[in-house]
Amino acid sequence: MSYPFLKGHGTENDFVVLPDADGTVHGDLSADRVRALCDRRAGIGGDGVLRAVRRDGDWFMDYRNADGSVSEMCGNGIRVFARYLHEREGEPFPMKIQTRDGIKVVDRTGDDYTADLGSPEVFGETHVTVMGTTFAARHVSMGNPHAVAFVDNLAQAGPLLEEPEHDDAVYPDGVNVEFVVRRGEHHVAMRVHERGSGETRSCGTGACAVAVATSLVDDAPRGTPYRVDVPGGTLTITWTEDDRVLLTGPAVLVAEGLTDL
Ligand SMILES: N[C@H](CCC[C@H](N)C(=O)O)C(=O)O
Repeated sequence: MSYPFLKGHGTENDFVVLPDADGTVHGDLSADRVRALCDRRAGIGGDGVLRAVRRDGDWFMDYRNADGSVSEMCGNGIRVFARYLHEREGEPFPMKIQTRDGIKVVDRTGDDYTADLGSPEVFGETHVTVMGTTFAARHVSMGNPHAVAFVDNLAQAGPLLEEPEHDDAVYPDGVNVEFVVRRGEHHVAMRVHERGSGETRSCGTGACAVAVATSLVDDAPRGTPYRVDVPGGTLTITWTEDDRVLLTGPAVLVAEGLTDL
């Protein structure tokens, strides 16, 4: 049986979108099916899957990582998901979207989509190890866990970012790890190893965690926009005075079709 799908990305963090309004087309959306959909050779290819499920008159974003694992939140994904809902399901902006980390609001200005990801949780210091080198890192949650390590050179994370070792006591369910360098005033650049997807070209919640950690280091006034360069483009993050993190960036729908996966 063939099912409709779309392909989209936000700063080249790419996703398979599954219209599944009554949640029955893909049943429980098994981890095996997610892995098959995300396979870049035998499948459609993606860093994750965004399944649209109608719930109590709202839309629920059922996000899965490429390895089939579930995550609470996906910042690049929710922008792509919002564009899909607007253009294919007729949802107006601003729109409320249910996620595993609660209801988020997404709005659009021109070609830019802004997701209000709510308040970050800022914990203490931790550490990560990659290529035999241990780096101090800051633990920040955007609904999903992040370890933010400031480095002198992004190449220190290695040619192909292998999964960094982390403290299982701090991150029992794994962690997204961001390596950050300064590029200027309120301007940083990052690489990311995502939990469940490996090194990606971008991570929306990761960019938010990076902006929150950098803002704390800078003791920057709230409301200061941070420019975060990722390998797939640039995101703008604002941590507001009322403790909300706004993620602004593009959302592209690349293709749509049918799949038997
Ligand atoms: N891999 C992440 C979820 C996707 C986050 C990323 N794609 C984003 O745009 O926020 C996790 O397991 O928490």
